[in-house]
Amino acid sequence: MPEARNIIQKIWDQHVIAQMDEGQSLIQVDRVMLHDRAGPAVLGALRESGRALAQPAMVFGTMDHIIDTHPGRGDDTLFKGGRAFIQSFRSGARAAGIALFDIGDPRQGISHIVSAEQGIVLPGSVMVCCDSHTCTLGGVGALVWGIGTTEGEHAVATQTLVRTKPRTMRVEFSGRLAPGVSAKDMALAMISLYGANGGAGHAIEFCGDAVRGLDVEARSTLCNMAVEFGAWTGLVAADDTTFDWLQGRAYAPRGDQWNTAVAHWRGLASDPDAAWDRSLVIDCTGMAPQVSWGTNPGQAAGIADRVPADLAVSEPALKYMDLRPGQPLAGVPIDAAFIGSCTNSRLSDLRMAAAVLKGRKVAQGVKAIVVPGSTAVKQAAEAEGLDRIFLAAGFEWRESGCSLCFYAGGDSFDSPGRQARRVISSTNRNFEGRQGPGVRTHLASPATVAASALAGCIADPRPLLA
Ligand SMILES: CC(C)[C@H](C(=O)O)[C@@H](O)C(=O)O
Ligand code: SF4
Repeated sequence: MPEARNIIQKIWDQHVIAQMDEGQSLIQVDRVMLHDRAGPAVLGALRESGRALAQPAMVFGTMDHIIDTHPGRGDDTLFKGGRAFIQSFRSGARAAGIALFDIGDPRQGISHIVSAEQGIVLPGSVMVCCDSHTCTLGGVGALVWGIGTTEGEHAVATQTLVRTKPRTMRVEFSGRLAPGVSAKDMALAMISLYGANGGAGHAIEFCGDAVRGLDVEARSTLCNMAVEFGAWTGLVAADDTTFDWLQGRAYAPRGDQWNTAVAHWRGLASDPDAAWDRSLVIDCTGMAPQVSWGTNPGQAAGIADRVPADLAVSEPALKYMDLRPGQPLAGVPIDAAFIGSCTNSRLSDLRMAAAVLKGRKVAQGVKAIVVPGSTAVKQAAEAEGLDRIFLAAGFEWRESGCSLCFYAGGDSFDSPGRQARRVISSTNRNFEGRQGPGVRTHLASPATVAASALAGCIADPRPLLA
C-alpha cells in the first residue's frame, strides 16, 4: 500500500526534479507571473547577466501595483516615479517575449486575479510570483507562493526553484455561514482566534463543509489571507465547483486534454488517512461579520464586539488606531470606504456590496471607492449594471489595479479640504501606514464595507440584506 498523503504532499512530490542536500528539493515551476513592481527588476537583472528565459510561454506579466486607477488613465496620468517602472516592464517583457497584460488590454488586472481568470494557474500546478499574496491562487487548488526578485530571476531563467518541503496544516471550517457572512469573515475569524502567526511555516489545506460551499472566488479570498495567518501558502482542493469555473478559460486545457486533466486533478485530493503536522477545526455556526480594530489582521473581532479591554496586548495598536479599550466597534465613525484588492474585488464581491448598496446613498462626507480587480471583472460588472448601483450610491467607479490597497504614493483617500484618516477596507493588511501616511485601516468584507459606507460608521451589513 502506498503511504497516505495529503494534497500538498502529492503536488509537491509530482514537482520534485531532484532531492538536494539539507532536505531541500529542486522543484519544477509550471508558471510564473510578474507584476509591474517586481517584474522590471527580475527581467532587468536577467538581461544584465546575459541570460534568457527558459520558457517564455510559461511566464506572464500584468500591470497592477503602480498604474493609476482613475478613469481615463494612461502613462500620462501616472504619479511621478511610476512611469519608469511601467516603461521598463514593458520593454523588458517585449525583449523577453512574454505575454504582458498592459494598460488597455482586456486581460489586465491584479496578478492574483488574472492568473486564475485566464486559466494560467491550474489545479495541482506550481506557480510563483514576486508577491506575498500569490497564495490567493490556492483557491483553484494550486500550490502557489510568493518569492523575492532574486528567486524570481531563478524561476524565469530555469522554471525551477530550490525549496524545503513545507510542513502541512489542515484547517477545517465546519458548519454553515449565515447570510451576510463570507469568506473574508472566515479568514479574519481564523486569524483573530489563532493569531497572525498561527499558520507560520505551514502550507494549509482549507477544507470542511463551509469551504466546500464557497465558490472559487470566495475560496480565493480565504487563501489570500493565508499569508496574513503567517502561512507559507494555502489551498482548497479542486472539485466540480472548480472545474465548472475553470473550463473554457483562455489558457485552460481543452477537449481530451481537459478530461485527462480533470481526472488527474481529482486524484490530488488528500487521502482520508493522510497525516498533517497540525490540524484546526473552526465552527462557522453563529459566526458574525468580522472587522479589525488593530494594526495586524489578527486584531479583529465580531462586529457586535468591543475593542479588547486588555491594554497590555493592544496599547500601541489602539494608540495608532485612536480607539479606546472596551469601545464598541459598531458605530466608530469612518472617513472613507474602499472595495478592492486581490482579497475582495472579484465579480461576486462586487455583487455582494451592490446588494447592500442598491437604492441607498453613501453617508455625507464619506469618500467611497470601488476598484474592480481586473478589467474583465469591471466589464462583467458593467454588463450587469453594478457600476450604476455603485455610482448612484456615491461610490467612485475605477479602472482595475491594486490602487489604495497599498500606498504607492500617487493616490489618497483625502478629499479637497478634508483629510481622510479612518478607512474601512476590503483589503488584507492593516499595518501602520499601509493605505497612506497616518491612515487607520479597518479590514472587513465587501458587504461590511458597503454597509459602513452607508452608515458613515462601522456597521453590520446583515440588517440591510434581510
Ligand atoms: C509590492 C508587493 C511586492 C507586495 C507584496 O509582496 O505583497 C504587495 O503586493 C503587498 O500586498 O504588500
Ligand atoms: S491588491 Fe494589495 S495585497 Fe493584492 S497584490 Fe496588490 S497591493 Fe498586494
